[in-house]
Amino acid sequence: MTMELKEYPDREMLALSLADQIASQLAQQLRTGDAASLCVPGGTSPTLVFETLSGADIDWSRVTVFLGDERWVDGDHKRSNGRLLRRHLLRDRAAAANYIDLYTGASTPVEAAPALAEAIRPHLPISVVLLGMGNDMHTASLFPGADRLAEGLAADAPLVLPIRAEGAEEPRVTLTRPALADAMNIHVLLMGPEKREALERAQKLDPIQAPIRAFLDNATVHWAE
Ligand SMILES: O=C(O)[C@H](O)[C@@H](O)[C@H](O)[C@H](O)COP(=O)(O)O
Repeated sequence: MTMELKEYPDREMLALSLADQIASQLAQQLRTGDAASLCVPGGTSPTLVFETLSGADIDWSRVTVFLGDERWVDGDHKRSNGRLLRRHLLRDRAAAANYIDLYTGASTPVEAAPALAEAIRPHLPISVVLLGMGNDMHTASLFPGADRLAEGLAADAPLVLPIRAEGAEEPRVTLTRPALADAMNIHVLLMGPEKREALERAQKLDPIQAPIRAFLDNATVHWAE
Protein backbone atom coordinates (compact mmCIF):
# COMPACT_ATOMS: atom_id res chain seq x y z
CA MET A 1 0.00 0.00 0.00
CA THR A 2 1.00 3.59 -0.35
CA MET A 3 0.31 6.52 1.91
CA GLU A 4 -2.83 8.47 1.17
CA LEU A 5 -2.85 12.20 2.00
CA LYS A 6 -6.16 13.95 2.59
CA GLU A 7 -6.12 17.73 2.84
CA TYR A 8 -9.03 19.63 4.36
CA PRO A 9 -10.02 23.28 4.02
CA ASP A 10 -9.97 23.73 7.81
CA ARG A 11 -9.64 21.88 11.13
CA GLU A 12 -13.41 21.58 11.68
CA MET A 13 -13.87 19.83 8.32
CA LEU A 14 -10.98 17.55 9.15
CA ALA A 15 -12.49 16.62 12.52
CA LEU A 16 -15.93 15.92 11.05
CA SER A 17 -14.61 13.81 8.21
CA LEU A 18 -12.00 11.91 10.23
CA ALA A 19 -14.44 11.12 13.05
CA ASP A 20 -16.89 9.85 10.44
CA GLN A 21 -14.26 7.62 8.81
CA ILE A 22 -13.19 6.18 12.17
CA ALA A 23 -16.80 5.54 13.23
CA SER A 24 -17.52 3.80 9.90
CA GLN A 25 -14.49 1.55 10.25
CA LEU A 26 -15.46 0.63 13.82
CA ALA A 27 -19.03 -0.05 12.69
CA GLN A 28 -17.76 -2.23 9.87
CA GLN A 29 -15.68 -4.23 12.36
CA LEU A 30 -18.71 -4.60 14.66
CA ARG A 31 -20.78 -5.92 11.75
CA THR A 32 -18.29 -8.69 11.03
CA GLY A 33 -17.08 -9.47 14.56
CA ASP A 34 -18.10 -9.30 18.21
CA ALA A 35 -15.85 -6.44 19.19
CA ALA A 36 -13.66 -3.62 17.90
CA SER A 37 -10.66 -1.74 19.26
CA LEU A 38 -9.62 1.88 18.90
CA CYS A 39 -6.16 3.22 19.78
CA VAL A 40 -5.78 7.00 19.97
CA PRO A 41 -3.05 9.60 20.53
CA GLY A 42 -2.68 12.14 23.29
CA GLY A 43 -1.09 15.54 22.82
CA THR A 44 -3.21 18.52 21.88
CA SER A 45 -4.36 17.99 18.27
CA PRO A 46 -7.13 15.36 18.65
CA THR A 47 -9.57 17.26 20.92
CA LEU A 48 -12.07 18.17 18.20
CA VAL A 49 -11.88 14.76 16.53
CA PHE A 50 -12.53 13.17 19.94
CA GLU A 51 -15.52 15.39 20.67
CA THR A 52 -17.07 14.66 17.30
CA LEU A 53 -16.37 10.94 17.54
CA SER A 54 -17.86 10.72 21.04
CA GLY A 55 -21.31 11.29 19.52
CA ALA A 56 -21.00 8.58 16.86
CA ASP A 57 -23.96 6.26 16.69
CA ILE A 58 -22.19 2.92 17.04
CA ASP A 59 -22.37 0.20 19.69
CA TRP A 60 -19.64 1.62 21.91
CA SER A 61 -20.23 -1.09 24.52
CA ARG A 62 -18.42 -3.47 22.15
CA VAL A 63 -15.52 -1.07 21.51
CA THR A 64 -12.33 -1.11 23.59
CA VAL A 65 -10.44 2.19 23.66
CA PHE A 66 -6.86 2.77 24.74
CA LEU A 67 -4.10 5.29 24.15
CA GLY A 68 -1.05 4.62 22.01
CA ASP A 69 1.11 6.17 24.70
CA GLU A 70 0.90 7.72 28.14
CA ARG A 71 2.98 10.14 30.15
CA TRP A 72 3.72 8.80 33.64
CA VAL A 73 1.79 11.44 35.58
CA ASP A 74 -1.37 11.20 37.70
CA GLY A 75 -4.65 10.95 35.83
CA ASP A 76 -5.69 14.46 36.82
CA HIS A 77 -2.37 16.06 35.79
CA LYS A 78 -2.68 18.52 32.93
CA ARG A 79 -0.16 16.51 30.87
CA SER A 80 -2.06 13.23 31.31
CA ASN A 81 -3.26 11.87 27.98
CA GLY A 82 -5.89 9.87 29.88
CA ARG A 83 -7.31 13.12 31.22
CA LEU A 84 -7.70 14.41 27.66
CA LEU A 85 -9.42 11.20 26.66
CA ARG A 86 -11.82 11.15 29.60
CA ARG A 87 -12.77 14.78 29.02
CA HIS A 88 -13.18 14.73 25.25
CA LEU A 89 -13.75 11.18 24.00
CA LEU A 90 -15.16 8.97 26.75
CA ARG A 91 -18.37 10.96 27.08
CA ASP A 92 -21.73 11.17 25.30
CA ARG A 93 -22.31 7.86 23.45
CA ALA A 94 -18.64 6.85 23.75
CA ALA A 95 -18.97 6.84 27.55
CA ALA A 96 -20.20 3.24 27.08
CA ALA A 97 -16.83 2.09 25.66
CA ASN A 98 -14.56 -0.28 27.52
CA TYR A 99 -11.48 1.79 28.44
CA ILE A 100 -8.01 0.45 29.25
CA ASP A 101 -6.14 3.12 31.20
CA LEU A 102 -2.40 2.95 30.47
CA TYR A 103 -1.60 4.82 33.68
CA THR A 104 -1.85 2.21 36.40
CA GLY A 105 -0.51 4.26 39.28
CA ALA A 106 2.57 2.00 39.55
CA SER A 107 5.60 4.01 40.52
CA THR A 108 7.31 3.49 37.15
CA PRO A 109 6.31 2.50 33.60
CA VAL A 110 8.81 -0.36 33.85
CA GLU A 111 6.66 -2.00 36.54
CA ALA A 112 3.43 -1.40 34.65
CA ALA A 113 4.35 -2.48 31.11
CA PRO A 114 3.95 -6.29 31.33
CA ALA A 115 0.42 -6.15 32.82
CA LEU A 116 -0.60 -3.47 30.30
CA ALA A 117 0.57 -5.70 27.45
CA GLU A 118 -1.60 -8.54 28.78
CA ALA A 119 -4.61 -6.21 29.04
CA ILE A 120 -4.22 -5.02 25.44
CA ARG A 121 -3.27 -8.31 23.77
CA PRO A 122 -6.85 -9.68 23.55
CA HIS A 123 -7.80 -6.59 21.53
CA LEU A 124 -5.30 -7.18 18.71
CA PRO A 125 -5.24 -6.63 15.82
CA ILE A 126 -6.36 -3.10 16.55
CA SER A 127 -9.34 -2.17 14.38
CA VAL A 128 -8.46 1.51 14.07
CA VAL A 129 -5.29 3.35 15.10
CA LEU A 130 -5.14 7.12 15.13
CA LEU A 131 -1.62 8.53 15.45
CA GLY A 132 -0.36 12.03 16.05
CA MET A 133 3.12 13.27 15.23
CA GLY A 134 5.46 15.81 16.80
CA ASN A 135 7.56 18.26 14.79
CA ASP A 136 10.51 16.01 15.60
CA MET A 137 8.70 13.18 13.73
CA HIS A 138 7.95 11.13 16.86
CA THR A 139 4.71 9.25 17.09
CA ALA A 140 3.12 7.65 20.14
CA SER A 141 6.19 7.92 22.46
CA LEU A 142 8.59 6.57 19.85
CA PHE A 143 10.88 9.61 19.89
CA PRO A 144 14.03 10.00 17.80
CA GLY A 145 16.93 9.33 20.19
CA ALA A 146 14.74 7.65 22.84
CA ASP A 147 16.57 5.18 25.07
CA ARG A 148 14.67 2.11 23.79
CA LEU A 149 13.65 3.27 20.31
CA ALA A 150 15.40 0.45 18.44
CA GLU A 151 13.60 -2.07 20.65
CA GLY A 152 10.27 -0.33 20.05
CA LEU A 153 10.71 -0.46 16.29
CA ALA A 154 11.81 -4.11 16.16
CA ALA A 155 9.55 -6.75 14.62
CA ASP A 156 9.63 -8.67 17.91
CA ALA A 157 9.13 -5.64 20.17
CA PRO A 158 7.21 -6.15 23.41
CA LEU A 159 3.68 -4.86 22.95
CA VAL A 160 4.08 -2.12 25.57
CA LEU A 161 7.46 -0.51 26.21
CA PRO A 162 8.63 1.86 28.96
CA ILE A 163 10.59 4.64 27.26
CA ARG A 164 12.47 7.84 28.05
CA ALA A 165 13.57 10.57 25.68
CA GLU A 166 15.00 14.05 25.83
CA GLY A 167 12.04 15.39 23.83
CA ALA A 168 9.58 13.87 26.32
CA GLU A 169 9.18 15.69 29.62
CA GLU A 170 8.42 12.60 31.70
CA PRO A 171 8.90 8.81 31.52
CA ARG A 172 6.34 7.22 29.23
CA VAL A 173 4.80 3.94 28.17
CA THR A 174 4.20 3.38 24.50
CA LEU A 175 2.75 0.77 22.24
CA THR A 176 5.36 -0.41 19.78
CA ARG A 177 5.70 -0.87 16.06
CA PRO A 178 4.20 -4.35 15.53
CA ALA A 179 0.90 -3.63 17.31
CA LEU A 180 0.46 -0.19 15.77
CA ALA A 181 1.59 -1.14 12.25
CA ASP A 182 -0.57 -4.29 12.14
CA ALA A 183 -3.75 -2.32 12.80
CA MET A 184 -6.51 -2.87 10.26
CA ASN A 185 -6.83 0.87 9.64
CA ILE A 186 -4.17 3.51 10.36
CA HIS A 187 -4.87 7.25 10.40
CA VAL A 188 -2.38 10.03 11.08
CA LEU A 189 -3.67 13.41 12.25
CA LEU A 190 -1.54 16.46 11.39
CA MET A 191 -2.33 20.13 11.71
CA GLY A 192 -0.32 23.19 10.72
CA PRO A 193 2.50 23.95 8.29
CA GLU A 194 5.33 22.70 10.54
CA LYS A 195 3.87 19.21 10.69
CA ARG A 196 3.36 19.17 6.94
CA GLU A 197 7.08 19.93 6.54
CA ALA A 198 7.97 17.29 9.12
CA LEU A 199 5.89 14.74 7.21
CA GLU A 200 7.79 15.51 4.01
CA ARG A 201 11.10 15.16 5.87
CA ALA A 202 10.02 11.89 7.43
CA GLN A 203 9.14 10.33 4.08
CA LYS A 204 12.82 10.52 3.10
CA LEU A 205 14.19 9.08 6.36
CA ASP A 206 14.35 5.73 8.16
CA PRO A 207 12.15 4.97 11.19
CA ILE A 208 15.13 5.19 13.55
CA GLN A 209 15.51 8.87 12.52
CA ALA A 210 11.82 9.54 11.91
CA PRO A 211 9.69 7.01 13.86
CA ILE A 212 6.42 8.04 12.13
CA ARG A 213 7.96 6.62 8.95
CA ALA A 214 7.32 3.09 10.27
CA PHE A 215 3.56 3.63 9.88
CA LEU A 216 3.18 5.81 6.80
CA ASP A 217 3.04 3.19 4.06
CA ASN A 218 -0.31 1.85 5.20
CA ALA A 219 -1.69 5.10 6.56
CA THR A 220 -4.21 7.72 5.59
CA VAL A 221 -2.73 11.07 6.62
CA HIS A 222 -5.23 13.84 7.40
CA TRP A 223 -3.94 17.39 7.25
CA ALA A 224 -5.39 20.85 7.70
CA GLU A 225 -3.66 24.21 8.07
O1 LIG B 1 1.57 11.89 24.40
C1 LIG B 1 2.01 12.32 23.37
O2 LIG B 1 2.86 13.20 23.32
C2 LIG B 1 1.51 11.75 22.10
O3 LIG B 1 0.59 10.79 22.06
C3 LIG B 1 2.24 12.15 20.87
O4 LIG B 1 2.64 11.14 20.01
C4 LIG B 1 1.43 13.21 20.16
O5 LIG B 1 0.44 12.62 19.36
C5 LIG B 1 2.31 14.10 19.32
O6 LIG B 1 3.31 14.59 20.15
C6 LIG B 1 1.54 15.25 18.73
O7 LIG B 1 1.16 16.09 19.78
P1 LIG B 1 0.34 17.41 19.56
O8 LIG B 1 -1.01 16.99 19.10
O9 LIG B 1 0.30 18.04 20.92
O10 LIG B 1 1.08 18.22 18.56
